[in-house]
Amino acid sequence: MATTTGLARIETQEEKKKDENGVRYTDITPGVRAQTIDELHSLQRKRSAPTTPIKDGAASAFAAALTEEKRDKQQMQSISASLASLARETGPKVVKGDPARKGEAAAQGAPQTPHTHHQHRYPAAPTIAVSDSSLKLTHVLYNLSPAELYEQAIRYEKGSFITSTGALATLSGAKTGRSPKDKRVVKDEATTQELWWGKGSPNIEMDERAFLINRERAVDYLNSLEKVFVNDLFLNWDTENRLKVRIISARAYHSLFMHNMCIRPTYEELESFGTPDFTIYNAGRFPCNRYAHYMTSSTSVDISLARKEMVILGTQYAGEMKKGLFGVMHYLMPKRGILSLHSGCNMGKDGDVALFFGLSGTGKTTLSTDHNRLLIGDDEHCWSDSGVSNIEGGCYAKCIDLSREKEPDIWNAIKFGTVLENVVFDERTREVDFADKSVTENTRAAYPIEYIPNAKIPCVGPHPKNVILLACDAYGVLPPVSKLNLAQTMYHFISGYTALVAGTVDGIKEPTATFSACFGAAFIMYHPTKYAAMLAEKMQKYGATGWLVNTGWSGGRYGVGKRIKLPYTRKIIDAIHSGELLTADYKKTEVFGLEIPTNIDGVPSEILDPINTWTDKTAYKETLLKLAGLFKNNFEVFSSYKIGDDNSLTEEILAAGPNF
Ligand SMILES: Nc1ncnc2c1ncn2[C@@H]1O[C@H](COP(=O)(O)OP(=O)(O)O)[C@@H](O)[C@H]1O
Ligand SMILES: C=C(OP(=O)(O)O)C(=O)O
Ligand SMILES: [Ca+2]
Ligand SMILES: [Mn+2]
Repeated sequence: MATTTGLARIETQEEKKKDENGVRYTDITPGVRAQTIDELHSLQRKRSAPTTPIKDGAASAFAAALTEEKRDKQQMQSISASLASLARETGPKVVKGDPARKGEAAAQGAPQTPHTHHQHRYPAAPTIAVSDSSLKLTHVLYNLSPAELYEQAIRYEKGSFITSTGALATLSGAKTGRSPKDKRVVKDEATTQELWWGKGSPNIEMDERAFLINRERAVDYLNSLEKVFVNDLFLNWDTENRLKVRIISARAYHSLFMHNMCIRPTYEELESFGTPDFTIYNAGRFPCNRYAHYMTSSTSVDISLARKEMVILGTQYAGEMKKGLFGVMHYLMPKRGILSLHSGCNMGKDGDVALFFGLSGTGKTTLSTDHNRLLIGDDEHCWSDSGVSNIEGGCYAKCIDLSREKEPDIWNAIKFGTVLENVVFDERTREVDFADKSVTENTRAAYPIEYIPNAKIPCVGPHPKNVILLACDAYGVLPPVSKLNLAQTMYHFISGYTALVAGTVDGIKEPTATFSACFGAAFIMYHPTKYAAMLAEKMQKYGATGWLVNTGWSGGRYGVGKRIKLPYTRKIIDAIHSGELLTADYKKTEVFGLEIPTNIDGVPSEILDPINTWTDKTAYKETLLKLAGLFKNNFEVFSSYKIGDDNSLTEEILAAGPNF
């Protein structure tokens, strides 16, 4: 072992200096201006300067501080009102800032004092305390930055780690996918008339009282905590149809997730945010009471359109929040003649816009993230008279088997600020193993859309030219690509066929054929024919072409064949974008009557007709007929509905299904 005792100390020229008393000093750097370690720590953090000037045109720092204090006070009053117990009719006492930073105020120097968070307390409650909860303070961590949220998560939430590329690895707990069987909507006089209820509908009913019971449960839980996270954010890049949303949650993970997934307001926009249009109470760590009326498990995700509120109990899967708000948009937008779309969206350099509809796992995120095109969004959009707009400000990519080669843009987006859910990593190097399904198959990355280098900001575009319907066909009988006429597009849009891939929805372990109207039955609020009629009208008006792309199996059904290679699907999509497929030669398939191209650049021609890829031709025919039968059965419920004002379209759509 090396020893230092015998070595002579080497002095630098600097060190040889002596002070006036002849005492030689060796500490050559000047000291810090702090008397205590707390003071030293307070020097480290500078007050963050707003990126936009404070409105009142306040000249002096003092005046600006007063304005900010006023604004802080308004924000805290508004949050206290959000968190008010309806039974007790009082808001909790809230205070801005981290409870762990108590006492720091004293340590901070004079200039900081007027701004110190702990200076302001906003008791919205009356002077007489009526419950123990009104005696305590709830700290509000309001719109924290990603760095602050990292610190909160790592310090207080088990399972939070920084990965080797800087992402925040988190665990969503027992639920690693959505719980559609626990999604409830308040059925009152208005919604009884307006919404889609009953067989096939995603809206499971609850009454107002049941909602209020769950709301109270969530609010009491949140108020019992020492601190809650609050985010005020926007939805929809179409600023005329923007929604102001407030998310109140118990976890830094949820706060960072929504910060990434929604549109982040500027400092100035936040200042004039005012009252939110919609509020989420995420008490997902806390269960609902299954003895309560309407409750069937310990999970409930509840929406009250009248109250403009969503309550989450018993699931910490963050996707519930973004998809819950998507449901709200599916209610609000069609009222304004705007079609909400469960689709990805991108745009070519010449302004050609494509929509990618599809259920979970069919490729919306993967295929809309295309290095040669501008990304408008990966999952939720609106189509209005002025074009398309993304509802969100971030993407939510699946990362199972993610590869740098196949999906470089998503790979590179997994960096500081990105939330990585339920992934497995090396305990020492913190390198993520994207192939590992130990926690779940539904591993996810949530990142701000600007992490994709060619994101189109603002995320809006002109009217779509191509409407691509993605189906991941586990039966392996749908062609890799077919060109659809309008009636076929509507038929397949209403059918919403895919094989549900394991993981995203709780409890599904292997691919199963599923039909989900409008490729998003879990999120629609009105009857599917309402959205279908709007889509038909818009496609006709703006001359968009429909396509059906099978991103699923080829050469046999699941278990026998293989999933179509992603590079081939990308070539197919390229040919749609470029217009090559509009002028290609086509032939018509049996049973489904689909127009399939005979040749595409970069794709082996034999795979374009699925029959060629099956060795067992009898099995192919049987499987084809089986799937056609499933389509027919599924469509029966829609045959009694009129689609749009035009009866002939309804007839055409009915005739556009499989014929056998
Ligand atoms: N041919 C293919 N086309 C599209 N995706 C494919 C294909 N083959 C495999 N995949 C994988 O399937 C998944 C598609 O998921 P994703 O794009 O997140 O779907 P969505 O956004 O519609 O839920 C990704 O993990 C992707 O790598
Ligand atoms: C977040 C989800 O969306 P998708 O799988 O379509 O990306 C989900 O369905 O839970
Ligand atoms: Ca019950
Ligand atoms: Mn997606």
